[in-house]
Amino acid sequence: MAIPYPHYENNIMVAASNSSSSIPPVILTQDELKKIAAYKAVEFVESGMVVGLGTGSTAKHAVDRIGELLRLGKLENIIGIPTSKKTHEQALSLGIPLSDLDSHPVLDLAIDGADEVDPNLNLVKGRGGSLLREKMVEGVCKKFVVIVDESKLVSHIGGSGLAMPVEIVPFCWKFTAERLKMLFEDSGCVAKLRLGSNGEPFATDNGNYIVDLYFKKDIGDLRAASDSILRLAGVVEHGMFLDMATTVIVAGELGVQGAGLRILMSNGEVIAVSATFFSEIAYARYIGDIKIEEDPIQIPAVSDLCDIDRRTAGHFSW
Ligand SMILES: O=C(CO)[C@H](O)[C@H](O)COP(=O)(O)O
Repeated sequence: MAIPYPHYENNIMVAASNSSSSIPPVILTQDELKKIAAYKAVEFVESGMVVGLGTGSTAKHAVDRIGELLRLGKLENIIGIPTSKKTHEQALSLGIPLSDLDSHPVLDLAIDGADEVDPNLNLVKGRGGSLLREKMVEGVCKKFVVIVDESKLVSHIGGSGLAMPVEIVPFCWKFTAERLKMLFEDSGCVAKLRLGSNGEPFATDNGNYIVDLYFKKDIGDLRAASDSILRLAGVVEHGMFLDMATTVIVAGELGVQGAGLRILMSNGEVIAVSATFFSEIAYARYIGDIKIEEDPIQIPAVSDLCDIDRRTAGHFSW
């Protein structure tokens, strides 16, 4: 059966009905895009692996999916290393066996979301507040798969105009925040202490504070920026994850093809997945054959995607 291709309207994806069909448009929300990227990433998980479990609304879908595959017996002997207390709780509730870096200093794979992805696959992470544990876990995995919807793609780190978080010790936080701001004076940096919903300073899982940095201009050499932040006494870690992602799975628009997934490899390779499967999901959900909440999303395996569109690039542009 011919399935209509989806298109984008106002940052949400619509699987449009074609003129000969009576099927009304079906909307895939940003959260469903996140879920699709997450499910795709979980295809990298194999039985027996030690897997880093990320934090945030996108990573949550991946953790749910790992739990489901364990429950179904499709995955066995997984050990999860959570990157936050919240993910720890979620994984426990799903019955995922857990451990830590003390017992497993090297991981096979980690899956996590990101706040920004630049064309060199550098990331900003930590708007959810878990950057330190995320960096510790994801820094020792053999493969780090990042899952995002395309709203996270930026031309340069800081380019979203949103926060680049820095975890600092609470002691004399204003002093540290001021020094962070001065480091990036040329980029028009604003430094703000993150507050929780109660108006008190937000405390990380490690009992630290977060200063969010906002840049008006590109901060230039990211390695130099990283080094200068980490040289400040009082700083624990920052949210730039440089040269760490081995794969980024982006759910969103695919140029002339409509919409789909792009799988970006750190060697510069891009695998583009056609829109068709998105339409299948939306169509199936609409007609009630498959409930997206209950059944696995049928996405082609990575190995089946190669004939769709594969090209090599020195870096990506968006
Ligand atoms: O770094 C993180 C938490 O510290 C998250 O991965 C990042 O904030 C993305 O979150 P989401 O998937 O909810 O957009």
